[in-house]
Amino acid sequence: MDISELLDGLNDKQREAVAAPLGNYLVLAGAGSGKTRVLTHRIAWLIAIEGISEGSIMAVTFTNKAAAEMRQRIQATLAQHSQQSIFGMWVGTFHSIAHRLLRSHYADAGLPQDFQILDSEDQLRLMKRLLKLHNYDEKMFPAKQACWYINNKKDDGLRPHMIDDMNVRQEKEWIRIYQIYQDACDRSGLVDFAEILLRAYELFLKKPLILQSYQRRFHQILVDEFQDTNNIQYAWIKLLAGETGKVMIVGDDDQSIYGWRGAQIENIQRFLDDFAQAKTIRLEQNYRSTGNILKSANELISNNENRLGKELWTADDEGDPVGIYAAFNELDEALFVSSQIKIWLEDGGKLEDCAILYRSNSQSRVMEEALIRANIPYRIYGGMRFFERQEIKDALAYLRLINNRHDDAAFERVINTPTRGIGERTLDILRQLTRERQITLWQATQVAIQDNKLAGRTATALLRFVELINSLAQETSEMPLFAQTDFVIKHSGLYQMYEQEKGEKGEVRIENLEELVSATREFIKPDEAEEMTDLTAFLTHASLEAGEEQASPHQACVQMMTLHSAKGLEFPRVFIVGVEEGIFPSFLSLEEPGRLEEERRLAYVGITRAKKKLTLCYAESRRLYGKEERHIPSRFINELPESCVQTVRLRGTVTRAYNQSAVGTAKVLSNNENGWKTGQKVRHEKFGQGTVINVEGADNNTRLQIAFQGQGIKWLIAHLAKLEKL
Ligand SMILES: Nc1ncnc2c1ncn2[C@@H]1O[C@H](COP(=O)(O)OP(=O)(O)OP(=O)(O)O)[C@@H](O)[C@H]1O
Ligand SMILES: [Mg+2]
Repeated sequence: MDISELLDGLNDKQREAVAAPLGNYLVLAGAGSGKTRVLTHRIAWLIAIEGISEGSIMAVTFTNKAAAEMRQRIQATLAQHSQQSIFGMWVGTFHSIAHRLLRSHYADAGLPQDFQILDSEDQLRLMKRLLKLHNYDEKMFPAKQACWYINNKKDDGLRPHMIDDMNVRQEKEWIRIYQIYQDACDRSGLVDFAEILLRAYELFLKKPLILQSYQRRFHQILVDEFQDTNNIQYAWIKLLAGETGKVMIVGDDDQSIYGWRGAQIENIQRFLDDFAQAKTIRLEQNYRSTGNILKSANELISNNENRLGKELWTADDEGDPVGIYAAFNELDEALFVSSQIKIWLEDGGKLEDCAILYRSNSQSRVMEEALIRANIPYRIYGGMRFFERQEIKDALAYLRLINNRHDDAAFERVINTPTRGIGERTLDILRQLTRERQITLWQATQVAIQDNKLAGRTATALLRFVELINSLAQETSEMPLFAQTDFVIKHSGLYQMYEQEKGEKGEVRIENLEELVSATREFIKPDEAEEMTDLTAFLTHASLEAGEEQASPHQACVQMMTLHSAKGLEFPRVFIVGVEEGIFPSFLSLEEPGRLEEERRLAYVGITRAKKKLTLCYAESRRLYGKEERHIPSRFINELPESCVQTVRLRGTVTRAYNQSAVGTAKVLSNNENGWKTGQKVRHEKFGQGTVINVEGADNNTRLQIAFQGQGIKWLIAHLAKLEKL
């Protein structure tokens, strides 16, 4: 393959990184400077030019989706010239790679072959049960906090016996809870997210031969979004690299947004200290955003003190100013965004190029409703993900139980769904047995029946349940996955149960269950899952990838997601909503030092997702969690350079001067031609006759304040309000 073709479309600095001699490198650069592109080209370079076998390369990405994209791009780059396959390369998230290792070496990792992944909701459920069983007071030891404690310790590589209790009673209890929880997981062959990483780390520590074989194999390791690695991930990479492995990490300290989950920006510095002759390469040109967007991002982040320091520039035009929309309330905000999306479409833009970002998932609902009303299809990344919906989790629990009878979390979920007259009391008896005899709920059921521990009717109900699961397993054992799923949904009683649920909700649930069957039909087993049964592979897929991609991924639609899940992505048209003090930055972050800077980095991530046009919105009054509150605009809005923004104000007579770029002026003028002036008399469909008393904004952002006869004074968006000039 021709060297120049691999380096085409790269600037000098990027080329330096892509074509660097084998070694340890840190590519440190701001958003949109081509870090991910460099990583992709580097891998192609290693294979095509350095002649390194693709099986020796491991690339760690931040999401499974990013992994799939990277694999595809490398394949495309290489395929232009050779038929080289990249089948043997490992590309994935830390979790998926660690999980793959555990599947291959389950016995050495001390796990049963059919171990299952416990997602955060299952974890919480299990924790609640255990705390109750061991008579812990929920107030003193909330289940959520217990999960948080344990996950944190695991992220730091700590097992119960390694934690210093500092002779503090409370700490001793947390350690004991950790132990109880771990025992329960081990008994049932359950592995939570943090455990996946810790086990994989311990596997390497405890089995030097296994470690050596992987060290020999993966001597080229590449990590994207390195600023968000936590302690255990760092330690794992270091262990795997050993003395001879070569590691290239790319990252941006200004985009570290997972400190609250244990990520350590310090890992960047640690890398430079720990890895021999590690060299830093900086990229400075941004290829993603317009001048106004980039300048806004640069200016905002300069308010942070703890930075490694980088400046980005772009050869792109200034572009449109960054829009700031001041909404009356959250409904107005949502309406504004949906109307702007319509305008974008009218101007020839694509739906899938629009993204709506928010600080927390709970903010999505109002937005969703506005989009539905406006007939704009949308998809939510994260949030209420397909695989997290109640009916889907129920169906998956049946499948899990069929796959592994000792999956206590699944057992608990479906034992009385649909109702079988098996109540809390019966369950308590079973739970008691699990504790006394160190067995699983499934085993406890057999014991309870055999030992006549239950009333006749309950025993019969339990026996029926056991028979149901066994027969579902037996009858579907030869079926392809989709038929098996369909059969289980229909014959477990789930389908009938949700059919009886009245109204739209029930309908949606049925649709979702049907969508699950389509999901299994479309499911292609990834190569790393070769050894697994289709069912195990699918269940793993469901727990690992929950929500990264929702159902019907082919339909063009607006993307909605939290700012956190937007990391690494880019969209031509971006809206960030709820940019208000208390929401973004969040209240919590105002109390803890350091957290505010992390919020600002999150704002930096959000702003730098936009390629062409960005709008930030805030609402003066917002109903959230059932409470109506008055809000002031976020400090982050005030930190943007005035010359780059254009505000559509809520009240007052002052309108900020528009950006005087050629585009901006032209638009203002053309708007003035069919102009709105105060004093203009109008008629509105609903409010009747009125007089314009205030005009704000320009172009499609024009808002009119109108005094309607007998209807009061209202603000309307000029081009949407269907006003007739009189
Ligand atoms: N040399 C280049 N010429 C043209 N376009 C480029 C170049 N380098 C990168 N790009 C484009 O710029 C955009 C940003 O690149 P990329 O996503 O790799 O940046 P990044 O540094 O990884 O960003 P982030 O920090 O947000 O993850 C992409 O659309 C990419 O294709
Ligand atoms: Mg990137």
